[in-house]
Amino acid sequence: TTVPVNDIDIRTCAPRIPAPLQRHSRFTCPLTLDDVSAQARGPSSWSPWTHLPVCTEAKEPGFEKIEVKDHGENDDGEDDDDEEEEQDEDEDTPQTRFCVYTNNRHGIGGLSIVTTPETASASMGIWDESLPQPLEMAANTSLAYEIIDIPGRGKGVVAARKIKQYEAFMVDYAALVVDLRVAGGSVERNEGYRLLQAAADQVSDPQRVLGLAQTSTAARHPVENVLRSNAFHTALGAEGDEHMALFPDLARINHDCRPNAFPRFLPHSLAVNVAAARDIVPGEEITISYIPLGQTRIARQKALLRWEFVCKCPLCAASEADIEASDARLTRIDELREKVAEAVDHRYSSTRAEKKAALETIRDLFPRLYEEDLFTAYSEQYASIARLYWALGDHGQAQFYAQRSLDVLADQGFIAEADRDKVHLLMRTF
Ligand SMILES: C[S@@+](CC[C@H](N)C(=O)[O-])C[C@H]1O[C@@H](n2cnc3c(N)ncnc32)[C@H](O)[C@@H]1O
Repeated sequence: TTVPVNDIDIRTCAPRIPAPLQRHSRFTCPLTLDDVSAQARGPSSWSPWTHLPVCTEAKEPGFEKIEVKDHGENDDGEDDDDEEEEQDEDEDTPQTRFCVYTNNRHGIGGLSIVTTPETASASMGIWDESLPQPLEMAANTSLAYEIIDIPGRGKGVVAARKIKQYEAFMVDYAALVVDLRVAGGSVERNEGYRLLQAAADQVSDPQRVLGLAQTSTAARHPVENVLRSNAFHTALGAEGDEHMALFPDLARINHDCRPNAFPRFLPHSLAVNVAAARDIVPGEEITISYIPLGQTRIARQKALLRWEFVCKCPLCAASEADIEASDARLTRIDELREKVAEAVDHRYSSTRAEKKAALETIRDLFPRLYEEDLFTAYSEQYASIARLYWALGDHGQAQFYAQRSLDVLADQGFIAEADRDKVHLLMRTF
């Protein structure tokens, strides 16, 4: 049967190839689908979704928003209030619809995305097999960990065998992805809950979502509570709209201000893998940081407030003297990093002596970073050394440290193995 297709301009569209057969990233002209058009076109048009979309009209631009975890690998210590202000601006977008899109075979127990039709169609890249596949990126994950009860913290994840530094030992797929505006007041509250409930009910294993911790006192609906207690921020769609992404296994990992693991998000596949920040021994609890690393106690407590728990990690439970010593080190690290950043910014107007002094500052900084386990800062500091040497005219040393910077990123899994050799690309920015 043919149905009128009003919402796309077929003259500019590439052929619709079944998602698994597409070799190249996304549909060039995505087909937007909502409950009305999906019903009109019939189930064959729903692909890759396995359910008829469930939709609702957005109301006036929203008010309060749910606050969720930032990706913890960012250690710049910046407060993310700015981020939320930015989101306020794009809430002035015209009237829109939000729908639930489910593929109950995606990942481990199925996936529901609650978002606009445009974002849903722009997210087809998650079925693109030419992109790195999460499971290929972490072999032998099944034996690495187990989820058990941890006294005082609900459930948690412990190592079932030795895990080597930087080994990716867990792969997880988003089970629920929700546009922040849905949970934040852009749709009628009860309509929002109806969508969230449908999103959870439609995945093949709803318990993977509904069985997660619900620790938020502000939430009024179980799915909202699960999201508030466990979700991460992620950008989705052509506009990079903020969404909450829920990864059910990752969600079982407790927070530690000096974690032994860190997540690496693969936004294209709505997947994540978790790698060890250092060697982990069997039986050891696996932890990640819910907040940017390297903050002093007061800043950490402030950033953790939104999860409504008092952190009992070893650093927070240490003696007053130890905490003060750690705070002093972290403050000093911040000062030194700032000094280096400034010297790098001014490297083409500063004197040779000033550049050499900056290299000394980095030499002073490195052991402190090691001491505080600020592993996400290493590559940045190697790149700073490289830039300073380049400005000093020592291109050999510049290339050596630029390569180290890339090696660290590749070892930590933040760039693809194939990009380890692309030092010339980094040096073009010098
Ligand atoms: C994302 S969940 C982690 C898994 C959770 N423990 C469970 O049972 O599913 C976050 C919740 O775990 C608990 N939690 C995580 N890290 C903690 C910590 N360092 N100290 C105390 N409670 C923590 C808090 O209740 C927090 O709201």
